[in-house]
Amino acid sequence: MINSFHHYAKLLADFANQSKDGYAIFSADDILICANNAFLGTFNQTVNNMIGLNFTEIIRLAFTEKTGPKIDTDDIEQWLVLAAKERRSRDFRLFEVDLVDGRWFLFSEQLLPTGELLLQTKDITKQKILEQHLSERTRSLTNLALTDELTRIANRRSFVASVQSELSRCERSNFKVALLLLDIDYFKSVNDNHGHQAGDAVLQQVARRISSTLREYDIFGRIGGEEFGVFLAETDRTTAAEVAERLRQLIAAEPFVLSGLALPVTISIGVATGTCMSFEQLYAEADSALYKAKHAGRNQVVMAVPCFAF
Ligand SMILES: Nc1nc2c(ncn2[C@@H]2O[C@H](COP(=O)(O)OP(=O)(O)OP(=O)(O)O)[C@@H](O)[C@H]2O)c(=O)[nH]1
Repeated sequence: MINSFHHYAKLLADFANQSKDGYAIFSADDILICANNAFLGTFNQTVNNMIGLNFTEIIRLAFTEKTGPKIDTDDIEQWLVLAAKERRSRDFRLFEVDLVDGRWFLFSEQLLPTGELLLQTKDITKQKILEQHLSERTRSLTNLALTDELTRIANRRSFVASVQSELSRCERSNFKVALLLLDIDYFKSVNDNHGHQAGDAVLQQVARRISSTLREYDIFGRIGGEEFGVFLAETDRTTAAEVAERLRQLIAAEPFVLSGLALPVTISIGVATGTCMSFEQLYAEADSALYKAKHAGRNQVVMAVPCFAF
């Protein structure tokens, strides 16, 4: 009986020491009483350094030697107070820990009725790297789906979605809003006279010039072809007219330089303003104002007749 107990105890100890998962037991007064190699390895420490230390001493050692868990703090004492509140706060806790050396571990902490704390750690570095790759990929795909490839500004889909979300915010608070539709004049002749590449370059430079002058919270996008949209939240009619005129002048003021060629470019702008309007309403009004600007000779701003006077 005694022989078989020793036999199984040795088997268990051998198993623990060969396991890639870490195992450790802290006493009721939080002293590390036993741990396998894998657990000690997460702290880059040996048995002699760790066994007999309490949790606080282990963390201070890791913090001073910059090994083991990454502890992002300037105030280790404050960190320890917060950690002590969490530790032993529940019968079972599961949490992820990243190490100074870049590895990631899943820690499980189980509080025994007798007060000891059983710790198990599992290396999840590979899963974490995969997770990070996937989320970077998702972010870049989302970005691609929302960005106009040529000008790197919001594409139509993303522009409309952002405007719609701002409109619902404005609707709740009854803000005044403005939609500006900007269209490059005689753009076809740029393509016809200087080639499609020159046309592309003009589109890029127009987008860059306008982006550089807008406020961070204005929404700017390429609606299609040579047409751009600017949405201004919390903006009254007078301000919208001023912004539109400033944008018109910004484009007309200086010719665009393309491989040594100075190309004068102008834009026409239709502006719709109002409160509590749908995107479709705003767009239809701005579009019809833009049409008037084109027919009145181009290179000008036309304000749509407001739906609601203010
Ligand atoms: N280079 C280039 N051209 C484009 C792109 N998208 C649309 N176009 C061109 O833009 C031109 C638009 O021409 P029109 O709709 O006739 O308008 P316009 O010549 O600007 O004349 P107005 O708007 O009436 O002043 C067409 O020749 C399209 O081929 C693009 O991504 N790159």
